[in-house]
Amino acid sequence: MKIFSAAQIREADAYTIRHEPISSLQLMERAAGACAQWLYGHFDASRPCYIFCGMGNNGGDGLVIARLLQDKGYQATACVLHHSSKASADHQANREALERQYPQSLYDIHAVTDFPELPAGSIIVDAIFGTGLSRPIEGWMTGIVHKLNDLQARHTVIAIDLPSGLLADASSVLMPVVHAHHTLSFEVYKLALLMPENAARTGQVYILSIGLHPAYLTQTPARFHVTDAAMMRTIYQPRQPFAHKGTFGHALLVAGSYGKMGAAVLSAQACLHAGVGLLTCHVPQCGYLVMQISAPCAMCITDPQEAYSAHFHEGLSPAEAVKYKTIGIGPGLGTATATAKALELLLEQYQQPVVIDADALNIMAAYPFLLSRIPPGSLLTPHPKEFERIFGSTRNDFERLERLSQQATQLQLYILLKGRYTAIACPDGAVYFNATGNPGMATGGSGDVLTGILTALLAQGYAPKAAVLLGAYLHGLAGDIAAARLSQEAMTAETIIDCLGPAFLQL
Ligand SMILES: NC(=O)C1=CN([C@@H]2O[C@H](COP(=O)(O)OP(=O)(O)OC[C@H]3O[C@@H](n4cnc5c(N)ncnc54)[C@H](OP(=O)(O)O)[C@@H]3O)[C@@H](O)[C@H]2O)[C@@H](O)CC1
Ligand SMILES: Nc1ncnc2c1ncn2[C@@H]1O[C@H](COP(=O)(O)OP(=O)(O)O)[C@@H](O)[C@H]1O
Ligand SMILES: [K+]
Repeated sequence: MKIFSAAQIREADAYTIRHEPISSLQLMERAAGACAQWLYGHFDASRPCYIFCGMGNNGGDGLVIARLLQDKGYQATACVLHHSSKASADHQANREALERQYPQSLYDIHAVTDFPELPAGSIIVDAIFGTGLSRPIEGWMTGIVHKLNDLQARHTVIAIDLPSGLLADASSVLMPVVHAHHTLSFEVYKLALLMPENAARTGQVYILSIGLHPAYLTQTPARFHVTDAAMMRTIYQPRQPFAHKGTFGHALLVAGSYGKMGAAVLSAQACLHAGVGLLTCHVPQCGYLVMQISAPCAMCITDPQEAYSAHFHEGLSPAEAVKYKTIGIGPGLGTATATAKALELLLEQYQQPVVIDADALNIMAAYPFLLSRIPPGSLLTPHPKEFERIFGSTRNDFERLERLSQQATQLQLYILLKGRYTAIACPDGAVYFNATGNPGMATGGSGDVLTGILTALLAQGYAPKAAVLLGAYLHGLAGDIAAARLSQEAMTAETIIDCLGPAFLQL
């Protein structure tokens, strides 16, 4: 699914109105209808509904929602906030429609002192500002936002299209923004809905289709995307009947150190469960038995060092390096100086795309000159702290996203910034957000599992872009299946590996 800017969404609305064709009032009726359907499905008519409406078309949606709720027997009040002396034409038309049918449902607000008393358990619908917000909320409207946010603990708040005050395409940190429990957004994600800095404002996000014209959606280019099941079905390659283990590549995994052999085991098991043909793990002496017992399907090479690895480059003379289709390096590796030196030498000897994670990333942060030595097309998987260590801090998530994308382009790498919506920046400037996954994955070792999956997919011959999009999706999907089976609390990184099978079966 593409992510559109506020300007593109306005164009999509206008295109739909021209080409379907449909009047803008009918399109508003359809958008509000989708929200009303959602509300009927989630709350019964016993709870009073207060719909706070701005003077633009977001407010217009709110006025229609109030009428549709009344039609179904809900007690709905449209509280119109007169922040501007001029209402949009569709707002005005829907105000008149509500006034005609349910005159007692209109309540006008001209100042904070007009704010109504809300009975306990009310539903608050925030239809004040949507994608038309052009500047931060100021003046007495700030007081309204604060009032709504004070009520958030006792009432359910549902934002229409965007929580009011949130800019669709830029950072709104430090700006007054409504805090919603749920956001019902139209047709496509907006960038702001995917940013961690807005998590407390958007709550759970639902994308409701309002039938915007498919020609606009498919033909309009977008830099930002959210990956989905349909995209994965085009990437996934089923196995051919005559395939053998050589078809699926031999991967080398360089991972583990004293006290962190679990990271190596998790990566190895994930790699094996994600379809690698053959796997060799390079581990320090202390990890030999651990690895052979915990991952018997993998082969094991031991480093001369006891507690950490520092000689993994040695088996990689040009003749030997070609046997490995890819290398996954970093989980639990440690950051000893000798390990960093071996990483430098490995990057001199190995020219194909690799997966770089965890301590290999921390080594990059300590020796930034190594970044330019990473083979083009490689996959880097930092979590936000690792990203900051390598690429520096930023003032907000939008600035960080730009930095991420710019670095992926400059270094010609795929960089995955892990999180609720892992952002995958590509060398061509495109960014894909992964929507699978859940907070149950916020547990030690989840990232090691991702490294194993990505290594397996590269080894099987998936192109780096296909591997990174499919790998992130499968990882999150396996996490979702694990949470459904065991709960977010009880699942562990090991259960994510156990659920890779069902995840592949769902593709
Ligand atoms: N046919 C369609 O197009 C469809 C549109 N749809 C819906 O329309 C929404 C977009 O509507 P929109 O473009 O009217 O903008 P909206 O978000 O209501 O805000 C504009 C109003 O806010 C004002 N304003 C802005 N910033 C402000 C500030 N900081 N502080 C104070 N005022 C501020 C601005 O006033 P002005 O800037 O002129 O002073 C104007 O009055 C979209 O999110 C979706 O919900 C759906 O029904 C589907 C069909
Ligand atoms: N709230 C969440 N929603 C979705 N995915 C999450 C969430 N929290 C963590 N994850 C995923 O879990 C993984 C955690 O990786 P990482 O922080 O490197 O863990 P570790 O270092 O313990 O292996 C990432 O892929 C991340 O996207
Ligand atoms: K809103």
